[in-house]
Amino acid sequence: GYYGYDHDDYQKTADWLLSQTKHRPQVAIICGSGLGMLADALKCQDAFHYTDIPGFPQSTVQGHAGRLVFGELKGKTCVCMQGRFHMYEGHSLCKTTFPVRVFKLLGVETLIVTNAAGSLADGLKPGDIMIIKDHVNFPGLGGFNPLNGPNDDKFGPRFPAMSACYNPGLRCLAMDIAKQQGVAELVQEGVYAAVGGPNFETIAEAKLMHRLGVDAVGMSTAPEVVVAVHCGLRVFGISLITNKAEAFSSPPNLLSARDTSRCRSPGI
Ligand SMILES: O=P(O)(O)O[C@@H]1C[C@H](O)[C@@H](CO)O1
Ligand code: HPA
Repeated sequence: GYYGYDHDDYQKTADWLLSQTKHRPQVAIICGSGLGMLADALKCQDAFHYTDIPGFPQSTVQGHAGRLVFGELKGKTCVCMQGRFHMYEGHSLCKTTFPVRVFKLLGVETLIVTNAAGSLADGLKPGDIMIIKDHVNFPGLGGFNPLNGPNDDKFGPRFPAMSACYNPGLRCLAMDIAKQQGVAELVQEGVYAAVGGPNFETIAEAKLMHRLGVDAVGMSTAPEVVVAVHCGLRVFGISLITNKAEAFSSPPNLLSARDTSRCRSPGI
């Protein structure tokens, strides 16, 4: 059998939220690991713990507060997820992406996704910001897709195009703002790959992804973006580069530069 949600499930959660807050957000922001403090900057906040929201999935990851925060950011009404849901927590993909359809029903038009990611590109260092220009959804390519099951035509078509997931206008605007703020050297565009996790990549997997044109790798985001694009949301995405992906691949790579000369990884 198919254990997904139907339209009513999303609608009930959206209606409950609309009854609890006067905010009517145009923008939703999913805060990745360590980025939840953005929600604290919202003015005139209404905040809800996921445990108190009817029908909402529950967060199990450290560093994710598990709150939905409504408020004003620079004059725009926003809703922020402080903590997202990952496949490796044991959630089905329709559960990890449940909030995206709720946002659509709240009247949201633009979804901003953020995440922590490991760099596979020479020019991307820890601390840099990567504007996501496209993604590779490895679980999706293998058949783990949040759109599996009966299609809900009220949200979008059975076979949605994914050729322009990340809005070009918003990507340009973000680069212009980075220049204006004098941080352009920390910001560049790249391709994000989602893997299922929770283990980090092997060296061979990291090399494979690098050769396939992936710039940064993480364990989230792509399923949310698939669901958002399916239901017609405008998407902007950024990855905060937290590490070089290979650094997590094998113990020898974790040694200091002084030590690595005596333990080159054998033949990979
Ligand atoms: O929610 P995000 O994607 O920021 O969570 C982080 C990054 C990886 O998905 C995972 C392991 O670091 O946690
Ligand atoms: N690999 C996969 N996911 C990640 C990484 C990584 O190196 N860093 C943060 N999330």
